[in-house]
Amino acid sequence: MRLPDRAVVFVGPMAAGKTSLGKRVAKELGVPFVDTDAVFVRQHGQIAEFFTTHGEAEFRRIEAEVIAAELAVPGGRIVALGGGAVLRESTRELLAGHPVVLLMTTQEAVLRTANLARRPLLRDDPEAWGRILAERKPLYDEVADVTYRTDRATKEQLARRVAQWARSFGKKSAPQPGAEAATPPNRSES
Ligand SMILES: Nc1ncnc2c1ncn2[C@@H]1O[C@H](COP(=O)(O)OP(=O)(O)O)[C@@H](O)[C@H]1O
Ligand SMILES: O=C(O)C1=C[C@@H](OP(=O)(O)O)[C@@H](O)[C@H](O)C1
Ligand SMILES: [Mg+2]
Repeated sequence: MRLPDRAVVFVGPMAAGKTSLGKRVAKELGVPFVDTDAVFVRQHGQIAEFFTTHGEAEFRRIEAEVIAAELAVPGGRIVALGGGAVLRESTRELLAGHPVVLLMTTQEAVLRTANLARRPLLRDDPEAWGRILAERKPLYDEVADVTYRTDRATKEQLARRVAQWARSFGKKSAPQPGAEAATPPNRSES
């Protein structure tokens, strides 16, 4: 079993665990970890402030550029996206060429553990989490190769399981023009 020689990408709703689990899986596999929100923050400052000053549309435009640049880097690594990254069609198209892990959780678990202040879409209305998920769920399902629930297992257990999945993946080929991608159906793991 070997790792894919491209980024394994984590997607999913806000506070599902993309950043924290992505970091652990990268460590487990001995590959670099990149969080595209962290790249954004290094270049443009805190996301909540950016939303206030420049608006969500401008955030989405730059976010898509950051993601495209990170996904173009060759080699095995883990890339965690922000929860709304899948809204962009160009990003979804790029994800077709990568193994994609969807992390799911529940609103109850998120409201228990997450730091909401740094998430502008939840700061004033934490209950918006469920509504936003309902809107985006079809997009997550469209891009995902496998789904893990993060409210049912410890980070340690999940990191091992996802790392194992990434090692065994290794085969997904980038889509060829005019050909259908040989994508395995999205599997649901616990
Ligand atoms: N099993 C788990 N897997 C991942 N994160 C978990 C888990 N259980 C609790 N958490 C917590 O949930 C929060 C997820 O935050 P984060 O990793 O920033 O999510 P995201 O990047 O998806 O928004 C963190 O505070 C993390 O410690
Ligand atoms: O879902 C979203 O629209 C967002 C999710 C955030 O990332 P996390 O999913 O890592 O919290 C961050 O990109 C921004 O606050 C917007
Ligand atoms: Mg994150």
